[in-house]
Amino acid sequence: MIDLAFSILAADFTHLADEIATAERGGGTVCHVDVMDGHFVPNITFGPPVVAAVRRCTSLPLDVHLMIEDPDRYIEDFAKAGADWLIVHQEVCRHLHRTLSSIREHGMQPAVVINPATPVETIIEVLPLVHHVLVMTVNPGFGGQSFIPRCVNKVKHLASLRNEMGLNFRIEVDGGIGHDTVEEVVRAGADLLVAGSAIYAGPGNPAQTENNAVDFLRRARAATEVRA
Ligand SMILES: O=C(CO)[C@H](O)[C@H](O)COP(=O)(O)O
Ligand SMILES: [Co+2]
Repeated sequence: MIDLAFSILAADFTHLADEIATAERGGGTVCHVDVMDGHFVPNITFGPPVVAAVRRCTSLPLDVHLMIEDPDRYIEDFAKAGADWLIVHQEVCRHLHRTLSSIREHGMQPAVVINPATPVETIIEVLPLVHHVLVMTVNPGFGGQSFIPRCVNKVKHLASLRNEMGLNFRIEVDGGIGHDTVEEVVRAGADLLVAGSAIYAGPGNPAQTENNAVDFLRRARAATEVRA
């Protein structure tokens, strides 16, 4: 099962509800929301009120990627806003097991994300707790960056650990995933694919956005047939 998690970071915010509906019509199955605080990452985006607004626009799972310091302070707010899946960065969690458990206690599915410089070994102990692991394939903070090819090794490593440990967490990739990189990450074992700039065609071009999503999913699904 392959999911396209369209990242609204690349959407036209003046028509956010329409932009979500367009990606959904193109086959998008998950709505990815990038929360940035200007501390952990250099950029600032949205917080719980925007997540709550997005919640009213779609019934798809909301995959909320927290790029913030001290995520424990905001777990309850994102639960109330309607997040389904809450992703925290390994790099900011001093007590990762506790944070992931708290997310589950608040009724959401917990997920953990690692930056390009963070090894898989740092999250092995929490793999039994998570709904998915997000492997960043760019340094977090901005959309439209170039894919870092070396990160694919971590997707392969996680896929083999999942097998060895008898677990069923999903493997997500985020950053620079587009027509030229999607096949490689799917063959490596990724099944939850975040894409922003590869999907959103810019203001006033919903037909192209919808086509981008259709084409992206066609490539991704074809690649599952030749998985490594
Ligand atoms: O987490 C993110 C950035 O930190 C975004 O989800 C990601 O960059 C998506 O954008 P694009 O597909 O354009 O790379
Ligand atoms: Co993201």
